[in-house]
Order: sequence, then structure tokens, then C-alpha cells
Amino acid sequence: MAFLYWQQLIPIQALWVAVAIGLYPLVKTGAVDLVKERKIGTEIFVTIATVVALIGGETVAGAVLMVIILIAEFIADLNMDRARASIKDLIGSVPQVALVRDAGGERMVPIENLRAGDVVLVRAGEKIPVDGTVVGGAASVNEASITGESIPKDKSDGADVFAGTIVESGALDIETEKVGADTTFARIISLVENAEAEQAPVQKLADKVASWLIPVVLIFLVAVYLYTRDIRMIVTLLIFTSPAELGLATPLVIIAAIARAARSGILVKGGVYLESLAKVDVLVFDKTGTLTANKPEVVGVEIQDGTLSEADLISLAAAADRRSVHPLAKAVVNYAARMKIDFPEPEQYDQLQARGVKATVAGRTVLVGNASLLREAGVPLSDAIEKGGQTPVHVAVDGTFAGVIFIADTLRPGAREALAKLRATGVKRMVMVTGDNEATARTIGKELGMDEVRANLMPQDKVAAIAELQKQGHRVAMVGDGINDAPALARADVGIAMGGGGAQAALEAADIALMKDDLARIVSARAIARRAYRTIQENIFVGVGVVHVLGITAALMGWIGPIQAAILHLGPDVLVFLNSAKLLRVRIQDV
Ligand SMILES: Nc1ncnc2c1ncn2[C@@H]1O[C@H](COP(=O)(O)OP(=O)(O)OP(=O)(O)O)[C@@H](O)[C@H]1O
Ligand SMILES: [Zn+2]
Repeated sequence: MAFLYWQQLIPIQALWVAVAIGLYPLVKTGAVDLVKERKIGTEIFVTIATVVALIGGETVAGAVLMVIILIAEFIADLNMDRARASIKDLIGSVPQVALVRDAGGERMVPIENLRAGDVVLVRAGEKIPVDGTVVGGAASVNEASITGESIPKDKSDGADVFAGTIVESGALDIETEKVGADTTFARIISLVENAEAEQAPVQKLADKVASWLIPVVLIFLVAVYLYTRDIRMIVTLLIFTSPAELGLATPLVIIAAIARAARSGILVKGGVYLESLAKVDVLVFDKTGTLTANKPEVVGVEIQDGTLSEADLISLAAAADRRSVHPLAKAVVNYAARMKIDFPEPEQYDQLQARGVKATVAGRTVLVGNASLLREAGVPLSDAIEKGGQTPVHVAVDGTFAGVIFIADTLRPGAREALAKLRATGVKRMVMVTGDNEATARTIGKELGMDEVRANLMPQDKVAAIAELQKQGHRVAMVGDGINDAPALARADVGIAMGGGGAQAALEAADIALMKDDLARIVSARAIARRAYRTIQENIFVGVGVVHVLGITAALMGWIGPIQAAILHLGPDVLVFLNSAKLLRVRIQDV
């Protein structure tokens, strides 16, 4: 339009109409912001610039200005859409039909008609359409879409499989457990899609800056006008003082970073956590299941009460522990099974948070847990039983201390390297918090070079430990896996859950979930977060700050007019977008 008018092909009235149409939505949002949120938004700004240009007789400049702002917004939308689409691309999708075998033979069924229990057949090269358990066949399955781990896993009878993962070779019969929106895959997608809604503080800062910048700029412009009486210069200045890109500089980075993380099996539940993770200086770790491999094994049994044999003790303990999901309980149960010791169903069972279990087995009261559990129940106990890196699980039967089962776990492979790398990124202090006993905690803490070890903690003590660190001015990330970690995960600035083997409660309380229990993923998450934060800073300071200062200077010196300004102004927009989109692809060390 502006071009047509310039070439004197259309009357100025047509241009006025075009400008009015373009301006209408801006004026509307601007006015709504002003009235409802008491904030002077970018839209008002653009409106003022255009109106000033028109009143001052700079119609062409006014129109061009508006067109350019609209182009900038269009580029922004386009990039957001692309980034969102790329999240889906990266993670992939789930097939919409499944081959089902039933009494009538084999037939294709749309997944919305599948029910739990249906047996689905998947062959080499196909994607698994449901979450379920393998009931026939064997295959090598690539689970990268869920865990980020691209080395295929062998699956056979009894193995869990997930929708969205790919059978690379072999074939599987899968008994359906979850379909559609209930699958792990669907939950990952919805988490990532909702994540961008949580604004990072730096983005709120951008909004805040914009809201005080605008009045300052307006006063400055009035002053310049009073001094120079030069409308052209004012319009030129308006173009370079508009803080439009400030609002665009962050969201794209955040979406790109979240997508990038998802591809590595790291679920970030909001942009805000990326910024916190980049700034964290203290890391707090849970021990059991987080720093240790979560493969605890019974390594010794010590009898205290001569009337019971070792097999009796194991049988009673395993019976008491068979309903518990605690890793130590599983070790006891597995040991009984391996030693071919029978253990009955408990008549009654109670899991006591961070203590152990209390059960009735064959009419006898059995306690299995730490020393406090026995003491609180009034069982006479001599000194604390400790054995270096092994966890003593105490067993009492009918009020008498019967014996101790020693359980050992190995460190997670790569734990030491991961912690060293995290330290290299500026983590000043590493603290271990655990419900386990002092001696075991110290041994493992020493092996890993922890700065501080706190043992015998209840869930609320873990929260208190984190609150204390925060009070000292630290930004704290907590890494955990268990129900006993959930409150601490929620309290920390960033809660990171070991998602693979971790408890559902921990996954829900966490801000970041690792789909594969690998400490190296924390290093990757930190690297992505730091990179994203740096990109945001680059965008704001270089893309917006520097370019605008240069532009304002050039305008004040009279070197450029409104149209050159408007064209130059596209520069930082493009710069910001390229810089942000780069995050989707660029090599980041440790990712
Ligand atoms: N089901 C159980 N069977 C046996 N002992 C248990 C059981 N549950 C808890 N305990 C005892 O209570 C202690 C504390 O348990 P808690 O779950 O709080 O921490 P943890 O698993 O030892 O360590 P972390 O806090 O590092 O994950 C355990 O070390 C164990 O001695
Ligand atoms: Zn744990």
C-alpha cells in the first residue's frame, strides 16, 4: 500500500484506510492492557508511532513502520509454530491403528477401540501403539522416544514396553495396559507442550523492563521534539525505541531448549526451571536409588536370637516386606526367592514412612526396618549395628530383636564422572541427604566426594535441609527418586526426579524428570539450561540492546530517516530468531 502510494498509484485516503485497518487490533490490545493490567504495552507504542507519523505528514513512514512491526510479529509466530512442530517431530508420534489377535483371528483395530487386556502384535520396523507387557515373542526395541537412549533393549516375556518406541528386529505380542492419553508417551508430549506456559523470570523481567522503558522513552521523545521540532527524527527514534523484540527474545529460546531436552530423555516441566537450573550452585542428592544403582542385594545375615534359624528369619522378613515397594524390601524378597526359602502372605501389613514395615506373619508380629523402628516399638536393642557401606535391616519378632540383614548396593555407573562435570559447571557444594544410617551414608559420600552428608533423615528433615541452604542464599537443586523425596523435590528451586525407576510421587513433585535413570542426564540438562540462558542474554543485550542504542544514535545524528530505520530494525528481529532457533540444532557439550 505504502509502496503504491509512493508511486502515486493510489490516493492518500486509501493508505489512511489501510493504516486504520492495520492499527485497529493493535489499538484494541493496547487499550485492554492499559486499562486491565495498568501497563503500557508495545501495541500502544506502535500506535503512537504510527499516529505521530501520520499527523506529522510522514504517512509513508508511518505505514512502513506498521507493516514492519506486523512482519516482525509474523516472523515470531512462524518461529513459535515451527518450534512447537519440531517438538513433536523430535519425539515422534504413535500409530493410530493396531493389529490385534483374538478368538476371531488377527485384525486391524483403531487404537481408540482397544481395551486393556487386548493382545497387540508388533513386527520389526513397526512402532508399538500401546503401553503394555510382552506376552510372546522377543525383540530388540529402540526406546529413544521415551528415554533418549538410542541403544536398543532386548525385550521378551514379562518385559514392559511403551507406546511410541520402535521394534527394530524380532516381533512381539503385547498385552495392552494403557492406550492413548494414558500412555507414558502421551504424558510426555502433554508435559512438554504445557511447559512453555510457565514463564521464565527473565521473561517477566523483559515485560517489566518494557513497562518502565516506555514512559521514559515517551518523555525523551517529547524533549527531543521540543528541542528539534523534527517529526521525521521523532518517527525514526520511535522505531528504534520500540521494545517489541524484548517480548519475543525469550519464548522461542525456551521452546527450543525444552524440545532439545525432551530429545535427550529429559522432561522439563516449565521454562522457569531452565533458568533456575542454569543458576543452581548447590546440588542435593538422595542416596538410595539416586546415587546408588537401585540394585540392592542381601550380602549377609546376622542372627541375634538363637531360637530362629537364618531361613526362618529370612522367611519372616520377606513375608513382611513382600507388599512393600521400597528398594530394600525388594532385595529381601529377591534373596528369599534365590535361596528357595518360602515366605507366606502377611495377614497384616503397614509401611512406616522412612522406618520400615510392621506386619503380622503366621500370627507373629514382625518388624523390618532401621534401629529407630525397633526402638520406638520398645524392642531392646544394643548399640547401633553398622558395617561400612552396607545397610543393616533390623528384624524383630514378637518384640525380640531377631537379627540383621545386611544389604549392599553399588554406585550408579558414571556417578563420579557426572558429579565432577557438574562441579566444573559451577556447582559449589554437593550434599547427600538420606534416610539410611550414618555409616553407610558416610562410606558412599566419601567414595563420591560429597561435601556434606546428612543421614537418618525423615522426609521433612530433607525439606528442612534444603530450606536451610536456601536461607544461606543458595539456589538449590534436589535430585531424588522416592516417595520420601517428594516434599524435598517440591521445596527445592529445581526438583529433579529419576523417572525410570522412581516413584510416581517423586515424578509428580519434580520440575524435571529424567526418563532414564542416568546421572549423566543431569549434566546434559544443566548444559542445555545454561546454553538457553546464555542465548536469552545474548538476545536481550546484543540483539535488542546494542542494535537499538546504535540505531538511536544514528537517528539523533540525522544519519538515517524513518524508512531506513524501519528496514534496519528488522535486523535485530532476524538476529534474535536465528540465535534462538540455533538452539534446536547446535552441538552442546555433554548433550
Ligand atoms: N520396606 C522396608 N524394608 C526394610 N527396611 C526399610 C523399609 N522401609 C524403610 N526401611 C528402613 O528405613 C530406612 C529409611 O528409609 P528411607 O526410605 O527413608 O530412606 P533410604 O531408602 O534408606 O534412603 P534414601 O533416603 O537415600 O533414599 C532405610 O534405610 C531402612 O533401614
Ligand atoms: Zn531414594
